[in-house]
Parts: sequence; structure tokens; C-alpha cells
Amino acid sequence: MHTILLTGRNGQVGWELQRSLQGLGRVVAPDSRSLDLADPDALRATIAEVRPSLIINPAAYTAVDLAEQEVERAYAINGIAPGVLAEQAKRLGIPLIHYSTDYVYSGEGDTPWHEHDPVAPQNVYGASKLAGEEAIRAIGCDHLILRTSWVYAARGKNFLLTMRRLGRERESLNIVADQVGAPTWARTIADLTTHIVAVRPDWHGVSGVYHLVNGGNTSWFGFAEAIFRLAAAAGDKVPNVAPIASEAYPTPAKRPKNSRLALNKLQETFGLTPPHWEEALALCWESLP
Ligand SMILES: NC(=O)C1=CN([C@@H]2O[C@H](COP(=O)(O)OP(=O)(O)OC[C@H]3O[C@@H](n4cnc5c(N)ncnc54)[C@H](OP(=O)(O)O)[C@@H]3O)[C@@H](O)[C@H]2O)C=CC1
Ligand SMILES: Cc1cn([C@H]2C[C@H](O)[C@@H](COP(=O)(O)OP(=O)(O)O[C@H]3O[C@@H](C)C(=O)[C@@H](O)[C@H]3O)O2)c(=O)[nH]c1=O
Ligand SMILES: [Mg+2]
Repeated sequence: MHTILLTGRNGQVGWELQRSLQGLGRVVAPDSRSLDLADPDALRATIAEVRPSLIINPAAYTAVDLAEQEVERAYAINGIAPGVLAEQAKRLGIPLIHYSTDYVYSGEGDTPWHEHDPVAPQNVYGASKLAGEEAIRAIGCDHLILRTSWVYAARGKNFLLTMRRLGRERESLNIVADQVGAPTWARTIADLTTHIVAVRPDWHGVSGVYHLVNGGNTSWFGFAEAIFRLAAAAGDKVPNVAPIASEAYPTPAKRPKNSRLALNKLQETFGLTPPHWEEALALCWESLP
């Protein structure tokens, strides 16, 4: 039976993991007040006390625009902490499951990225997440780095809930239509992570980076349209939605235009096929409060 140390219990993915991991063992899930990832000594002390057989780390600094200012904090949480977790995982001889992002890629081109493609983050958040990946690889504990994208859930801060709120407040919205990726339900990430842990108790030879996103892809504009189709069907007031170019929506952080992530490696290694993003969105919609 596993003892799983789970970080970020109140985050989108952490919350869903707490649910999906039930049945695999004891889940120890401190919140950010009882375990601060920016404090390496606290991390080491907690791990020594819990003696986990598996560490899962969905905690992260995810404020993409704010990270351009809070560079040091973003690196402490996204870049340094994963290396401390990896160092402790190696010491205990246990695996680490970590999450990363489409924002490690340059965003060039219009074909799906594969895990072995070159990385070239375009903003501080992406660079800090890449630093975390590299720290884990350098330590070399058994690990999975699951790169996901455009995460939403029924709770937390995300594009789905922002659109639902703005849709009620505004007559019209302009949404970027030239950034393409896969909206991904936090529950899909948690469920498939749990399947991996359940079917792969032997970590030999599987360590590495994997894409884990919902199937298909769309633009943020396409994602917004799908959200408002569901809202309209539920009788909500919906705004007019207009497609715009990234240049017409200036933000402190630059976002990649091509965030398409190939799923072949996940499918071939673990036999898992994530549901299409529209199917996941419809299910999440039904679970909204
Ligand atoms: N959100 C997205 O669109 C995407 C996310 N990812 C990656 O997926 C993973 C999960 O993201 P998601 O669930 O959306 O993240 P959220 O922003 O929803 O949650 C992040 C969690 O991390 C916790 N946290 C932040 N700082 C600290 C700290 N110093 N010490 C301890 N805990 C901390 C937060 O705690 P508290 O709630 O107390 O602040 C929160 O529980 C992350 O690795 C992220 O980089 C990848 C692609 C897209
Ligand atoms: C609210 C709003 C956003 N947008 C655009 C801005 C941006 O390009 C896109 C999404 O906005 P967000 O602020 O949700 O984007 P962002 O926070 O960059 O989302 C990213 O978060 C990190 C953590 C990741 O790892 C990425 O995969 C990705 O999900 O929509 C509009 O065009 N119009 C609007 O009214
Ligand atoms: Mg965001």
C-alpha cells in the first residue's frame, strides 16, 4: 500500500487528485500554509516525517502574467522546489510525479509538439517550469513529468469560470483566436495520473516527459464558443464573442501560438487515451455549482 505525499491540495489538479487517489493508499495532502514549497528545509522535514512511497507534485506558481514581476518567487516554487522533491525521492528510492506545461515550447509552427522536441519558453512562468523539469532530470530519481495545457475545473481560477462570469456581466467579449491548444479538465489529469500509478507499480524504464492533455485542439476563441454553447443550452445569458489576434490583447507575458501536444507517447507507454476536450468540457459543465 502506498503512502502518497500530495502537494497543492487546493489547486485544480491537486483537488481532483485527492479524490482520484483514494483507494491506492494513504494520501497525505498538506496545504500551502502547512507546507511551503518555497522553503526547502520544510520540504525535507515533511518528507522525512511522512516517509512517502510516492510523491505527487501538482503545486505550482501559475500566475503567468504576475510571474514576469515575481521572478524569484516563481523560480523558488516552480524551478527549485521540484529539485528538492527529486533529491528526497532519490534518497528514499521512491518515484516523483510532477506536472509541467505547454508553455515550455516556443509556440512556433502549427504541428503538434512531441516530447523530444526542443524547448524554448517565451515567458518567465514557462522558463521557471522548465527549470523544475531540468532539476528533476539532473537528480535522476524515478519520475514522470506530465506536460499539460489550458487546465480548467469546476473550482479554482481558470478560463471556463472566467468566461462564465464575464458572459453574465458583459454584452460582448474579444477572445484571441491565434493561440491553439487543448483545454484540459483537471479531472482528466487526475484520473489518468491515478491509472498510471495503478497499472505501473514498476517504474523501470518509464521515467521521462509525457504529454497529458484532453484530445483534439482549438483556440481560446473556440474554447469560449464551446463554453457559451453550453451556457446558452442551460438558459444562461450569453455575450457576442469576437475572434481577435494576440496582438490585440496585450499582456505582460507572451503566450505561445502553437500549443498542440501529441499524445502518442502516453498512449503507447500506458495504453491511455484521454477523452476529447469537448467531451470533458461537457462533463465538467454538468458538475458546476
Ligand atoms: N493552470 C493551467 O492552465 C496549467 C497548469 N499546468 C501545471 O499543472 C500543475 C497543476 O496546476 P493547477 O492545478 O492548475 O494549479 P493551481 O494554480 O490551480 O493550484 C496551484 C496549487 O499550488 C499551491 N501552491 C502555490 N504556491 C505554493 C507554495 N509556495 N507552497 C505550497 N503550495 C503552493 C497553491 O496553494 P494555495 O491554493 O494555497 O495558493 C495551489 O493549491 C502545475 O504544475 C501547473 O504548472 C500546466 C499547464 C496548464
Ligand atoms: C479573459 C480573456 C482572456 N483572453 C486570452 C488571454 C490568453 O491568451 C487566453 C487565456 O487566458 P488565461 O489568463 O487563462 O491564460 P493563461 O493564464 O496564460 O493560461 C495558461 O496558464 C498556465 C498556468 C499554463 O500552464 C498554460 O497551459 C495556460 O493554461 O485568453 C482573451 O483573449 N480575452 C479575454 O477576455
Ligand atoms: Mg491563468
